[in-house]
Amino acid sequence: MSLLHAQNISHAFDYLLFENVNFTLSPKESMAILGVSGSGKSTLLHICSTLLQPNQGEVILCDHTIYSDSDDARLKLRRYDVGIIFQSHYLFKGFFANENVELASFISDQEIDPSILERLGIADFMHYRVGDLSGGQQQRVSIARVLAKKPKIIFADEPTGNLDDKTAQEVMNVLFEYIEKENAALLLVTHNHQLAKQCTYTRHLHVDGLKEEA
Ligand SMILES: Nc1ncnc2c1ncn2[C@@H]1O[C@H](COP(=O)(O)OP(=O)(O)OP(=O)(O)O)[C@@H](O)[C@H]1O
Repeated sequence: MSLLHAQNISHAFDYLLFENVNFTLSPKESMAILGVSGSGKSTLLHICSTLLQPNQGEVILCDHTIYSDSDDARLKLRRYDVGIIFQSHYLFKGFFANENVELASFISDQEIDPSILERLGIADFMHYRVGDLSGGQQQRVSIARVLAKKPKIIFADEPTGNLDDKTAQEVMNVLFEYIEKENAALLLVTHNHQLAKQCTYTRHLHVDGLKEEA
């Protein structure tokens, strides 16, 4: 059984970004997408995570053919099964860090494991207002918020971009352990080859599709 299947995806804005993108992710698997800036990595992540209909192709996510489904079905999938870690995290800045995480738990009726907050290095900051946290701390709160939903698949766009190497590795360990424990999958967009190599698959995005790293 696969959690994510991208079928012959093409997309263009003013020019063709990519075509012929095909891949499958099964439970406990992760894939890193590398590529030059502007090659369309974030766009592909948006397509795979229900946010953007591709010009061509289809995405099958948790057994749903998402762009043939209704808006409602897509919304439900996004709310319960999909976790998206954006480059700019959309936290509620006037709220406390713990309120941001609890809201996600409440909406999906799931509990976050407190040890995850320890591992992410934010347990001591959860009573801070988000606006009073550093960029890297905010990034880790946004990761905790995504994990609090217990998603079946995590889409992460440069989740460690603001972090030092040691913290970045620990954050990735938390994500890898999460997918192992919860039978989930991870699609990671990154410029960090060191972290990319730790994924089950490492691919480069080119205009004619995903290629194995040379
Ligand atoms: N909604 C949009 N409308 C028009 N053009 C867009 C839109 N979104 C992205 N683009 C363009 O598509 C191209 C690919 O953008 P994208 O963010 O997917 O690249 P990326 O590979 O993730 O880049 P980076 O590594 O710099 O984050 C860019 O030229 C961008 O300006």
